[in-house]
Amino acid sequence: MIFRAIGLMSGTSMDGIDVALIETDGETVAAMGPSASYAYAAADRDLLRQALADAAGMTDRAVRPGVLGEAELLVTRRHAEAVQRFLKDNQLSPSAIDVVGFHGQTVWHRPEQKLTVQIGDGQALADATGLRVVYDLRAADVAAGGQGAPLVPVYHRALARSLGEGGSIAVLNIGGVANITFIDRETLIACDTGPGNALIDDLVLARTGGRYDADGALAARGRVDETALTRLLAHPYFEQSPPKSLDRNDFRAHVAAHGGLDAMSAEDAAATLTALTSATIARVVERLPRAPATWIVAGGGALNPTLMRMLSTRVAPARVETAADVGWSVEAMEAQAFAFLAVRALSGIPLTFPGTTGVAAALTGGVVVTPRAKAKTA
Ligand SMILES: Nc1ncnc2c1ncn2[C@@H]1O[C@H](COP(=O)(O)OP(=O)(O)OP(=O)(O)O)[C@@H](O)[C@H]1O
Ligand SMILES: CC(=O)N[C@H]1[C@@H]2OC[C@@H](O2)[C@@H](O)[C@@H]1O[C@H](C)C(=O)O
Repeated sequence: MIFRAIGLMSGTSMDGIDVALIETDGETVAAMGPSASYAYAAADRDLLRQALADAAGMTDRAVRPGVLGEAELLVTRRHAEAVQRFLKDNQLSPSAIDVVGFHGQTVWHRPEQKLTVQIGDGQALADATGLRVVYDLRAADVAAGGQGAPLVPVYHRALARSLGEGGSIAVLNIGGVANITFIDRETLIACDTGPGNALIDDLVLARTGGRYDADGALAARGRVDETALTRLLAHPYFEQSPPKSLDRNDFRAHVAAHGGLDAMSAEDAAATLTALTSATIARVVERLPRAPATWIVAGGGALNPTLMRMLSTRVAPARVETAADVGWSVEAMEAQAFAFLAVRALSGIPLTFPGTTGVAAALTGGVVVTPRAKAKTA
């Protein structure tokens, strides 16, 4: 059965909420519908940043320390608004939608402690939108000993099948954190590779007050500090084989201690961090059965030409394309993936696999909720 599913993603960049509609049976993608991105206001982003800080050290996923309770209300409200705007902008009636996949906002990720925390109230979103919602898609995997991330590989595989190409491909998402899916016929291997844009974003915010290195212009003017890069690459994470996953802020202390960025110009620091992202992505190739022949890149990092140039150099002679080059979406891919995952969850088919999260056996996940009837007012 084909479902019309909306996926919602608020990623580690905390720039906004991505919304996408797809038609799918959870195995193949019958159609890609419209997509949109609704930016958070500056005050929203500040609250989310504070929520990540207050979540650090959490041991119980049900507790809401510091501003987390307030941030959860905000996340839920902004997602409800995003769905309502998306339906209106695309002249869709709620009755045309079968399910919503709601990722929420990750505030703390410690899979080795069987802990991953996404804030966002799925039942409240269902009530506010009148739509069936699937949420908390990482928890079952982590409870079963998996990494709980990345979750998008099963969607990448569905897309890759539609390309009908032979040969191995890597689908790369460069968001705040970067993650890779290696696909070669039935082989599916995935992991977070290391930093994506988050360290660059944090640097740009601290040095210029900007949100990101637009078009990689700052990094393009700088020089990579190879000595600093070598020190940064010595982090043990980059030696580990997949599966493995990261919290947004996992390298913050490492960079502060070993990056020497404070002594560099903003340009050189941006160039060095951009090189770190590309080098850590390329290094994963050593941990794969073979080097991917083609790389297909999605996420905001695909819009950074300096990063894409550095990556192409490091993985040469492989072909590096953007998701848009092959008819997919650079910006909506993750939101589409959560629509796809929601449909799979409804059918009880696996979201995660030993090769993607390290879970012992393929596993489904997610919590399904339907809107509660509104209380009658007299
Ligand atoms: N034109 C651009 N030039 C350079 N960088 C860009 C551009 N557009 C977006 N980015 C980068 O992409 C980031 C947003 O990427 P994206 O939306 O894929 O992240 P996310 O989904 O929040 O993260 P994650 O995948 O880790 O959850 C921005 O914070 C910025 O660093
Ligand atoms: C814990 C968590 O939210 N992880 C995110 C994050 O952002 C990118 C990378 O790290 C990836 O592992 C994951 O998101 C994508 C959507 C995923 O699960 O596939």
